[in-house]
Amino acid sequence: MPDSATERIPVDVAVGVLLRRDAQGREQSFLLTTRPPGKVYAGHWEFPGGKIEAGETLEQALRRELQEELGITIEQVHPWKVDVMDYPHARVRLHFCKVYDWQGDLQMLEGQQFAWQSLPVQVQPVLPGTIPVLRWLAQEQGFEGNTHVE
Ligand SMILES: Nc1nc2c([nH]c(=O)n2[C@H]2C[C@H](O)[C@@H](COP(=O)(O)OP(=O)(O)OP(=O)(O)O)O2)c(=O)[nH]1
Repeated sequence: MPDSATERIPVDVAVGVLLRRDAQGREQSFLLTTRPPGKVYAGHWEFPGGKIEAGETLEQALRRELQEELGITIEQVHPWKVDVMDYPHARVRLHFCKVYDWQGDLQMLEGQQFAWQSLPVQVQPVLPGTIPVLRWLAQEQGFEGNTHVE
């Protein structure tokens, strides 16, 4: 029998790590949103984004998703980390991009909740695919201890 966890073709997903910086340019907080009702892991906290559609670049997909979900027009996209996650529902390849600048006010166009967070993250539950991102941010910031409340 094939090992479905390793042989499933991953779905590519564009994910935005929207960051607010302080006056010295240090990353201060990042945006988490909940997965909307009706989707797998509804109510879990994640970084906004979604699947890359056929013919789209990573950057185009991220621009479209953040426009659709948050009503903002993002400026520069900084590809940052790539991670593969195996869920029962799908195998996903997550392309995490940092975004520092955008135009427009945040609107939760899919009925999500949102929270600007810093480490340790206080909202819960976080999506499993979010946890490695919190670890990378912790490494960059020299943050030690639990990255989120469980
Ligand atoms: N947006 C997002 N998705 C994540 C993160 N971490 C993680 O494992 N995922 C997974 C959950 C989903 O299986 C997949 C994203 O797919 P999705 O269903 O949210 O994408 P979509 O908006 O294009 O959905 P749809 O139109 O097909 O309903 O990636 C994350 O931080 N953000």
